[in-house]
Amino acid sequence: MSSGKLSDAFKSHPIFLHKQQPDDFSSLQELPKSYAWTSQLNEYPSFESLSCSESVPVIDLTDPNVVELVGHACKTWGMFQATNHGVPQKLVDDMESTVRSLFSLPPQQKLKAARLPDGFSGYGFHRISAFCEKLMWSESFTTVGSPLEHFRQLWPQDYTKFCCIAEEYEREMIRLAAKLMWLMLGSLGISKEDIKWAGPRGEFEDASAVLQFNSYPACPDPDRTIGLAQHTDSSLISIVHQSSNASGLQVFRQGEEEGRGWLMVPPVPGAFVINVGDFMHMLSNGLYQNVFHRAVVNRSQHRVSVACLYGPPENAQVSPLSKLLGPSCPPLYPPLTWNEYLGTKAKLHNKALESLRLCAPPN
Ligand SMILES: C=C1C[C@]23C[C@@]1(O)CC[C@H]2[C@@]12CCC[C@@](C)(C(=O)O1)[C@H]2[C@@H]3C(=O)O
Ligand SMILES: O=C(O)CCC(=O)C(=O)O
Ligand SMILES: [Fe+2]
Repeated sequence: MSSGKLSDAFKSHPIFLHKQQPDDFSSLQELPKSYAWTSQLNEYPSFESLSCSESVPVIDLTDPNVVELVGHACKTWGMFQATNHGVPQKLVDDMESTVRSLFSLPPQQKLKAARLPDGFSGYGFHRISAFCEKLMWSESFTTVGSPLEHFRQLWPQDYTKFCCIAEEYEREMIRLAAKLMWLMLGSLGISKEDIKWAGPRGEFEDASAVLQFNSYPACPDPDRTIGLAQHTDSSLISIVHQSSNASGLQVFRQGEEEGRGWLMVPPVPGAFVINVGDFMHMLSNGLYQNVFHRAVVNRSQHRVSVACLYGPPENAQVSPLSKLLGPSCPPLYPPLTWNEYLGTKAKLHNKALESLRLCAPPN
């Protein structure tokens, strides 16, 4: 029950949409009814910006106070933008070009790497689509481990070049994720001995990483549809590169009545957006906020993003850290593997965490 390969996570949770594959967006001059959302979109207002203190923190990872800054951002926002992270800009640019070239392939070519209804990797709609009233104006490609097989189907001639870029990018993401993990955990007073599944050197050697490419084509009627519906990530943390040509990522700000709503997270050149995922929320026993976010689309720009969802090792049972527990802080969640959680998420989507909670979080 607890073990299993990540790539088999959805074997018993296939999704069947009324349309299995995205349209050829470039041929659509008007928004088809199937993409026109009626409720949910405008439940809360959208803000382009609020005051300066009310924007997602941008943190320089070489700042002497980085541990405190990261801890504060994870507690208050569940998100921050990281600069000076050490990932070469050329690699990020090459990754973005690869993603653009993938989504610019003819529809028939992309379908050669289609994700199966019970599959993990490949091209298609986002898994979250199964819970949405309408289709989303986007397409996605997911890969866990080497993308070689799928890339060979997509680009029979030059798949090796693209494969090298994706593999190198994933290695860099894994390196950065381990560093971010220790900044976040360090801020809670957690050290290497406190987490068995961090591995013998405490470098999270066996952690899992999923690469998710997202494409949001220009849309003839952007206000009536959504690129990616509101969700939290199932990961420990996610590292997101968003293309600089258009804003689109929005974070949900709780705030007071009038300040509550969707706030744009503008692309900052050279920065990655870091999301606290559901697993980090569980691990920190609720101290860190898993963040609600979504992506909107626009009329003229094709926006892309690359997310690395970083999670615990495949067979690790993750529980709230014992150092953070006490008589007034009982564990909020039971031990769980990433696979088990993805199964729960596949059934309950945004209600998955709540369904697992053992007791109410303290105020
Ligand atoms: C491991 C995974 C988490 C994820 C579903 C997936 O199999 C691959 C990508 C992830 C993603 C990214 C976009 C939003 C989301 C809800 C989705 O549909 O696919 C998340 C899923 C998640 O974090 O639960
Ligand atoms: O496109 C974006 O900016 C958001 C992507 C995202 O939330 C995800 O891949 O989980
Ligand atoms: Fe996300």
